[in-house]
Amino acid sequence: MKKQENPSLRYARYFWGSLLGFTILLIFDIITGFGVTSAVIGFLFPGKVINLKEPTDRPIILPMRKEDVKIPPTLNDPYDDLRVLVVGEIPEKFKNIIINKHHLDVPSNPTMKEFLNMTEDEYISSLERFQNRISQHEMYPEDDRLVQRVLHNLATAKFNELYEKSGGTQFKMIVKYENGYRALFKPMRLQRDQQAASSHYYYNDYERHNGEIASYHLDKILGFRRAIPMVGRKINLTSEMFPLVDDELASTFYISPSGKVCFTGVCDVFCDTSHGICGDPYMLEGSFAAFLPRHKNATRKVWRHPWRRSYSKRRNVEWEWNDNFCDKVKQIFPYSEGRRMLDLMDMAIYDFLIGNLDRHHYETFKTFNTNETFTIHLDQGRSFGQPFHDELSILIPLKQCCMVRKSTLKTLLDFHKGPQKMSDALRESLKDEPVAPILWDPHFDALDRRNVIVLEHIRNCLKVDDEK
Ligand SMILES: Nc1ncnc2c1ncn2[C@@H]1O[C@H](COP(=O)(O)OP(=O)(O)OP(=O)(O)O)[C@@H](O)[C@H]1O
Ligand SMILES: [Mn+2]
Repeated sequence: MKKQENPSLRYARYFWGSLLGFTILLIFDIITGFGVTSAVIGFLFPGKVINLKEPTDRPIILPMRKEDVKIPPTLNDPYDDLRVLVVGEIPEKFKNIIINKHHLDVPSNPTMKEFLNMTEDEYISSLERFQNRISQHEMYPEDDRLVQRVLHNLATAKFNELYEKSGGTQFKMIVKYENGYRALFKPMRLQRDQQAASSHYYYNDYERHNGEIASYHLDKILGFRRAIPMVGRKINLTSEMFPLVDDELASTFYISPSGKVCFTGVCDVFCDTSHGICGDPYMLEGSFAAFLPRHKNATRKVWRHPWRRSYSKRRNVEWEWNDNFCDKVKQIFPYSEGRRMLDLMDMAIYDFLIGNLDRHHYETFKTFNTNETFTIHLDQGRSFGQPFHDELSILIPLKQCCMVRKSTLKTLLDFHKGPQKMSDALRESLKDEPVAPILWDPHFDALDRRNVIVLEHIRNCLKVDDEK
């Protein structure tokens, strides 16, 4: 007689069988990139930002056609045709291209403290003071002493607790200090003169702590003041880090064959011994970012960048084939009004100068109850990787929209004219960095060269308009 199977056993078999089948399908979907998984998640959670990065070797279709590549004729061109526009009145026909609106040309620019009617205890740390003083239109004011104090503390104060920050593709750590400070730490992975391999996709590349530092300084020099203050520091893995991390992170520490103290971290993608993070032999350099405020009124909104890259060889994004893409974007709120579009143009110029292709999302503060607030320049880890290559596709937003703040254009022209070139200004700003030198020399030449390329793009916009 056939043995009767216990029904609960049968159900268990069905259950595990289906689970296994579903898992195999899921893995298949993710590997092949059909995108069913992300579509389902997107359908179920429409408001949620889904950041499905695919750290696999997938080609990106770059949108550059031959005729787009107009490399500037010469570094010696004074660009007088553009200069007259920033010193004088902008002719009517160019008023849609050169926009006479500085980011502080606003009726009011409250700080978080003012906007939220916060009372400030006189004993709070400089970091909290800095956080309370972030305003609707910039991260910190011009010629600011407080930021200097914050950076000094980040670079010297004693640590209290260190833990790995989950999420993202690469190891990063939240650092708590004895003085109540907090920072976001990204470790050094590459030497200053190690270039991003041109045959790698940029998102497979390590982030650069020195890129973060240099980018903060450049943002300040360009007068944007939208980046998070950032400083370099060396940390002793044996005496400063190991005793302060939790058991899980501590268990990933090891001594490398060459006698260096290393750890892998416990993140998803790059956290194994072939990607170990090592000291020299036990001192590890990193970037320390001032922590953004954490109170419930300082939350941030995450936006998909309209010109984000597709991260997939099967999916093509519209800006890659539609040169009129900007007209569409301009009709959509919040790009249809206020400062946002101009901020994106500044961001494209900034990213082009630092060589950052990784601007998939950007964030703004919700605090001020309006989208009329600055875009935070956050996550410049994939910058300053290729000093000999100028990635023109980063400038596509500028090329397709043909608009730029007059103040930004003036800054670029002033640096181009000299006597202080953009490279000189950055060199000057970086010279007292605790882990200086921050950049490999060729990056400075790249900056001045790229500045001309931006100017040439703007000149092209004016020409096209003239021909109409
Ligand atoms: N200084 C900071 N203070 C508070 N939160 C921060 C700070 N810097 C970054 N974050 C938060 O941590 C997240 C990850 O930061 P970041 O993008 O720099 O790391 P990442 O490793 O490059 O991540 P990803 O791989 O997603 O690009 C950000 O989205 C941001 O919300
Ligand atoms: Mn990143």
